Amino acid sequence: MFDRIIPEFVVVLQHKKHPLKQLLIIDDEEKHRSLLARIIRSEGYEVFEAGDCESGLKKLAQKAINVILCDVKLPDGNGIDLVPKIKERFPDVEIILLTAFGNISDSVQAMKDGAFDYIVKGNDNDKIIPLLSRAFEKVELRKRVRDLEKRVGKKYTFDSIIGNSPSILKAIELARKVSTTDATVLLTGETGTGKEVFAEAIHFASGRSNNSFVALNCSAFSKEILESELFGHKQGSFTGAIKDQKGLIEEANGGTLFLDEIGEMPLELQAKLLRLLETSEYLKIGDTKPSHSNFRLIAATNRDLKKESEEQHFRSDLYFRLNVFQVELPSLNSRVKDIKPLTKHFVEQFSAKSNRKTLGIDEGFLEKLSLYSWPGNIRELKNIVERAVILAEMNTLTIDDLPPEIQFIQEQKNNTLSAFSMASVEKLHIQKVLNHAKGNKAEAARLLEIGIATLYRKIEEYKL
Ligand SMILES: Nc1ncnc2c1ncn2[C@@H]1O[C@H](COP(=O)(O)OP(=O)(O)OP(=O)(O)O)[C@@H](O)[C@H]1O
Repeated sequence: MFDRIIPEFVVVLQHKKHPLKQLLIIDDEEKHRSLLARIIRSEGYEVFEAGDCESGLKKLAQKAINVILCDVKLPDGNGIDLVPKIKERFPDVEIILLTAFGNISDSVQAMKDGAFDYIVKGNDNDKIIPLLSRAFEKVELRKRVRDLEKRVGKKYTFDSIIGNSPSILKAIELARKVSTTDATVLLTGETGTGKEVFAEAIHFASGRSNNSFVALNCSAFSKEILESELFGHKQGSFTGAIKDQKGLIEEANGGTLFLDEIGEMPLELQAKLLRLLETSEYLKIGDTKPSHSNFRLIAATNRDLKKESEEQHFRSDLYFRLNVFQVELPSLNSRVKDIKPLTKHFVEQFSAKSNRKTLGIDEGFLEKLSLYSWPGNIRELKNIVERAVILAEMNTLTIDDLPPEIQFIQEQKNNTLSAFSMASVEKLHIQKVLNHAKGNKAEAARLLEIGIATLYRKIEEYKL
């Protein structure tokens, strides 16, 4: 059916490549399918093929497919019925139906179920590539909108940083002061203390706020990928470099580059970064001409970079360059009084997210939270509140909505007496007298000069 159109497609379109665009053709007529696949591949798309509904669904689960060209008549089902099934499991995939002339009304119905469009076999051959291009554009647009929504939703300012304890207020004050300058900032603090939140707040309070805030976690990639992500590369500079790729340094031009977990950056890249900070120039991978970028650097670490540099794990010259202005973020267990406002904030946030009226918070719930040690800091608190909001069956969060380890830790705390407390002296004394009375409680109560009921209560309380 496509014999007539092959030459034009191949000649006109073979130079326009669309890497990373993946398409699936579901069609049982093998000859037509492979012909179609060949035409579309020549456009630069990556094409997968399936001969029936079942293997089509299997391919969909295995590959990151964006668009499907699906025949209506298939050996184990019908393309029209497949549309809602696919849309339910893979809502972002666009489906174009290949329909016979007599089945147009069915295909129109399929569009109501979410199909992108249909093509009449044999008649609409010249429409296929433009239609595919529109379908991929829709996929791309949806992705961009989602990314933007994420970025807009994520925008933190100093006013949205929650906490009233002196240590966090001091950090906010310092960060505010430095935000209006172009100085490099080093944010330190344990994991989950809000270093990225602070980095965003500094960016949005700076003169660069209308330009990009570009964040990269240095611990998330191998040296090679990190280098390419950061500095960018030229086409052909390594296997897989199929086109020139902008690096994040270039993306951050005019804005802010946030390097999280900078202590994890390989030494070789540290040297390149230092050179860039000193000269504002850098070399893309495979390039011989230096590039230039004007960005403000904010770095973050949960390591002791001074110690790391003394032990030669981190370049000391880079450490001095980064440590122009350090802001230390306090751990959550050093500012217990902020747990309440933070919890309230997250309860509001997650109640709204799950379309519930804002849940109340039981005092006991907050009390338990204040006893926990919070190794994961605010991130951990946020996760625990999210879990509690999901689990809550009543309109108020109670102790039952907390994970067992928090309740357990409190029990341990209650039972562990400080060696200097009156209670620990009392416990020890009662134990001694009980031993002296060989376990006879009436005798022990007499010696202690307390009532027998009081002794029983103490035995229970101190787990003697
Ligand atoms: N003061 C705050 N108010 C509200 N939410 C906060 C605050 N600080 C942190 N968070 C939330 O806590 C989570 C952890 O924050 P963030 O990612 O900034 O921590 P981090 O110190 O950069 O962690 P890591 O060192 O693991 O990268 C985020 O989901 C963030 O939204």
